[in-house]
Amino acid sequence: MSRVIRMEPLTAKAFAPFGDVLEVSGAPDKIINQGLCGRYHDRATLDFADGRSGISLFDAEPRSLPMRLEMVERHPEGSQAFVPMSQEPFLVIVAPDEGGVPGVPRAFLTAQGQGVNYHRGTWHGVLTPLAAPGLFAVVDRIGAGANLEEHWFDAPFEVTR
Ligand SMILES: NC(=O)N[C@@H](O)C(=O)O
Ligand code: NI
Repeated sequence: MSRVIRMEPLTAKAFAPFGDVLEVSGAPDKIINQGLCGRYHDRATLDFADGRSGISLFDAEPRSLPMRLEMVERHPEGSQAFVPMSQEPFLVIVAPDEGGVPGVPRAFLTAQGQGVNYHRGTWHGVLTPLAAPGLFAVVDRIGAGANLEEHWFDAPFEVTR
């Protein structure tokens, strides 16, 4: 099996098994604020067990390509959304669950302004900006107990354009 993962453009359709894509696409669901704002309403499903939702800010170091992928993680107790606070594209890595362990990962490159919301329990790579500033608002579960499961691959993958 090839250990090379080529990036794909992020689309809502391709990402649907893993989560929601946050983007201003098509006509807004509502026009608000005296006609001066389009509201793209309720575009991601938040899902938290035994806790509450919170908003945190992440300031992450940019990575360079090709990138060595050694690990993915998942949050069994909650979804996790990453909303970029810059217009820089970032790398989104996900993997299907195959009996409790991740299958072959997929790598998506966001377009400017796209964010993602990982569904609860989705295997994903950690936040991976590709250019500074790596500033993101993160909506995820705030609560007690472990909400992080890591899987370290037997051999690394190489993520490339
Ligand atoms: N650990 C943490 O807060 N961040 C990760 O979950 C991540 O997906 O980056
Ligand atoms: Ni995470």
